[in-house]
Amino acid sequence: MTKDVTILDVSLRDGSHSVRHSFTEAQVSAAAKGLNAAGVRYFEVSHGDGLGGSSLQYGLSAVDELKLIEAAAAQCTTSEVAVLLIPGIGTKQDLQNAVSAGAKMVRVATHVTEADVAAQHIALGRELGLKTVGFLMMSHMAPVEKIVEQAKLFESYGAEAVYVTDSAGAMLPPDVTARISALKNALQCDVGFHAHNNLSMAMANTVAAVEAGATFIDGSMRALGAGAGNTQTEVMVSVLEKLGYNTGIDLYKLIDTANDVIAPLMQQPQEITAGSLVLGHAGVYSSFLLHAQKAAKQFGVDERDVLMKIGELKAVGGQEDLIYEVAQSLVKA
Ligand SMILES: CC[C@H](O)CC(=O)C(=O)O
Ligand SMILES: [Mn+2]
Repeated sequence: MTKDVTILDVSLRDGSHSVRHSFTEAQVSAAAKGLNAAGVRYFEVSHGDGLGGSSLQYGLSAVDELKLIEAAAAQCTTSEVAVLLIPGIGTKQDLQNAVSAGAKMVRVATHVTEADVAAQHIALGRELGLKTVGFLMMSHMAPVEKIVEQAKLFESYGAEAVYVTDSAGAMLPPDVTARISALKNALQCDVGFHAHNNLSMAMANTVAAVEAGATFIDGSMRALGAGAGNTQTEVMVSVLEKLGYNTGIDLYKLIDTANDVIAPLMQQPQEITAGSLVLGHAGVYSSFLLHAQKAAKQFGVDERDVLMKIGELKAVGGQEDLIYEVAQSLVKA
C-alpha cells in the first residue's frame, strides 16, 4: 500500500538565511509559481527567523515579508503558503497580518524545552482557521522523554502536527528514529521532521523519519537553507517515490523550478564547508553560520573556534549577539 507523505518546501524561508534575507517579489513569485505547478502542498515564506525577524539582530530583509507572502499567495491555486512564527520575535499581530497577506498555515517554533510559550499563538492559528503546527527547534539538545512532554503540550494547545527539528544538523539516523517513534506513540496528531545537512545526514535522517512514521517532511530546492542547507526537496521526492511513498509532486516541474529559479539566486553553493561541518559537530543553530563568519572576520579569529565555543555554551536562537562576544573573547591579548 502506498503511504502519503506531505512535503513542505522551506526554500523561501530557511533559504532566506542563505541569501541574507534578500528575496525579491519577482524571485518569490517565480518560485511560488513553480512550486504550485509541481503540486507541492505547502511552502513557507517569511524572514529566515520567521515573522518579524527583519532586524539588526537577525538581519534586515530587503523586501517586507508581507509583500513576499502576498506575491507567493497570488500564484497559488492548489498550494498553500505557510509562515514560521517564533513567539517573541513575531507577535500575534504579525500572524494576523500574514493571514491578510494570504498565509494559510502557521508553524509556531520554540526551543525544544520551551513549548509553553506557544500556547496563545497556536490557539490564534486555530481561531484564524490556519493549519497549525508546532516546531520543536534544536531537538538534538533534549532527551526523548522531554521531547514527548513538549510535543504533548503543543498538541494540547491545538497543534495539528508537531515537528522534530534538527536545527543544528547534529542528529544521526538513530536519534531521529528514537524521537519520531516516541512521538508517533504518544501523539494523536501528525508528526513532522525538518533536517539540516551539516553532517551530510539530511537525506538519511529524512528517510529514518518517514520510516518511523513522520508524515510531514521539509525540504528546500537545491538545499537552499541555513548552514549546509536542508534536505534537497527535488531529490527527496525521487528518493521517497522509490521507497514507495506518494508525494503527489511532479518531479520534472520541481527540478525545473530548482534549476531555473533557485539556482540563479544562490549567493554561494550549499556545501559542507568548515563552518557548516562544525555546526553539526558542535550542535549549533544553522542560522548562526553567517553571523559567526562575519564575527570571525571582524575579530580575525577562526570561525570554527567561534562555533565550537558557541556549542559549548549551548546558545539558543535569539542569542546571536553572543557570537560577537565569543569572537572578541578569542582574540589573543
Ligand atoms: C532561527 C529559526 C530557524 O531557522 C528555524 C529552523 O528552520 C530551524 O530551527 O532549523
Ligand atoms: Mn531550518
